[in-house]
Amino acid sequence: MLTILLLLFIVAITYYYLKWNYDFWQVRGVPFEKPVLFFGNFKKSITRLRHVSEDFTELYNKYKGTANFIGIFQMREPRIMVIEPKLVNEVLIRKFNHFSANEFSKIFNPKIDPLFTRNPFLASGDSWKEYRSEIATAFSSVRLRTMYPIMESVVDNLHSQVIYHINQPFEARELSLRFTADIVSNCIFNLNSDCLSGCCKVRTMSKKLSSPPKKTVLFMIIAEIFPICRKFLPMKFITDDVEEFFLDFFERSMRLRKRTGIKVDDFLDYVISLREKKKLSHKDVAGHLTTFFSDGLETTSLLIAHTLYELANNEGVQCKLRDEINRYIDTYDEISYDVLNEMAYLELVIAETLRLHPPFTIISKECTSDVRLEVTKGRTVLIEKGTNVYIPLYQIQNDPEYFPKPKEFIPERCSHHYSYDGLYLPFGNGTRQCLGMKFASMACKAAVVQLVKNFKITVNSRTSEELRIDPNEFLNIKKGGLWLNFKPVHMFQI
Ligand code: HEM
Repeated sequence: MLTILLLLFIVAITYYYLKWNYDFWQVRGVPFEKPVLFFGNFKKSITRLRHVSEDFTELYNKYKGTANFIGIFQMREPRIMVIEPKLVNEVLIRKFNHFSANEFSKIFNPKIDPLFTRNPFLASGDSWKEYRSEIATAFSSVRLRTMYPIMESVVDNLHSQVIYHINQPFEARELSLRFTADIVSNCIFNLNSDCLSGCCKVRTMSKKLSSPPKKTVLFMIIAEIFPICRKFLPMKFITDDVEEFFLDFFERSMRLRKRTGIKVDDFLDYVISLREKKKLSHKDVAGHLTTFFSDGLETTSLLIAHTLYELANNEGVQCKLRDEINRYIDTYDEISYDVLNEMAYLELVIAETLRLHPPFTIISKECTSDVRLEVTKGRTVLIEKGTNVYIPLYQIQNDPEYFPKPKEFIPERCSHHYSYDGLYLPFGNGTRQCLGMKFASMACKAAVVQLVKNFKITVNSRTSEELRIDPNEFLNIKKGGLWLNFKPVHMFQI
């Protein structure tokens, strides 16, 4: 009897605990979406019935025009979702001091995950400033230029691989992932990972880097409901084998650099000198390099895959881009780093791909000090420290009010600077904007130029006609894949 009473008591306490702040936004007079017990407003994505961006789309469409932002619930936690673009730059730029942290920074523990948490994306406060400034210097134009010849050799290998398997369709993301893994290994670590031509351990390990083990996911859900658990049950995000792999990868690249005695002004050289200057530990330096795999691999390969898919789907755009490439080759004989950056139509094609298919569908920021935000005309509400703010970039970039016929691929429209109005955010905006955007764009341009120059690309029938984002993925990864055919261009020339 006592046990039953105790159980009933626990159930009742849990029920009230899960429910007690569901009136949070009502009390503050903020329009909000009624939550469902335990799941909040994300039942369908938490149960994997659809991708989280579809939950956001439903909320965005329902509340657009009613308020600048609305209140939502992530399980039992009250959060806000920005609706009006004018509030986007308010959060990311003008009131940045109040929103300087990323939501993830409170989830990970640098003592337990030293390799993973050197990443500025996961850091906040002074650590974020330090890590960001350490890594930002590495992306100078001089270093990108130094990397370009190495990138060119990987691009040649990409071409050879497509030729080698020309009679079969390629899944664009898989091909791009292998390409990007080789780009990062060669350009950043100075090691060849042979992903394009063979077994790709780097790709397997990088996948593990961005998808935590099941018990960690469970812990993250529990910590979402009972935040106190973060203090008492610290959880490692990356498994020991992944950590060892990347440490070993870094050590091999250091040994090779020492043995050859080569002096190159590249990223590896930069972090080695940084280690000496700041007396950083081995793991600190390896952590910076691992950031390229955790932040850069999936995102960059998605950009390449979606660009190839849109070119395959829009023959006119593909022909126009091929004409531009051929014009530059006729003028300069080869596509150098500078020529690549001069190609205006290529730039627009990539920008339009990022509008239609941003790899991240939302940006989240944490409120770091109390601030008032205007919820409806003339009425402000206090947003308390610790509240998370979601910016639905996918929804804004696909809103017909801002981008007429949003599902159509129209590169020309990207000649306008939408980011000034908070309408274009594939790399974020403001002080925490993506650090790798130039690197990603360079890798994408180099791959696309090589493939479009040599192949006519079409969509293979294995690609689903209605593209949906895979609910099991965090990033914008299409369910079933993007299958493409490549045929040598000379076959079509008479
Ligand atoms: C197409 C490829 C990429 C896309 C779409 C992308 C997108 C983003 C986005 C949306 C953010 C968050 C911005 C914010 O919170 O306001 C971000 C941050 C970041 N990205 Fe990227 N990224 C890409 C490639 C890369 C690459 C290649 C690297 C290389 C290391 C990289 C490193 C970072 C870092 C370090 C941050 C954190 C910046 C900070 O918090 O200070 N990204 N990226």
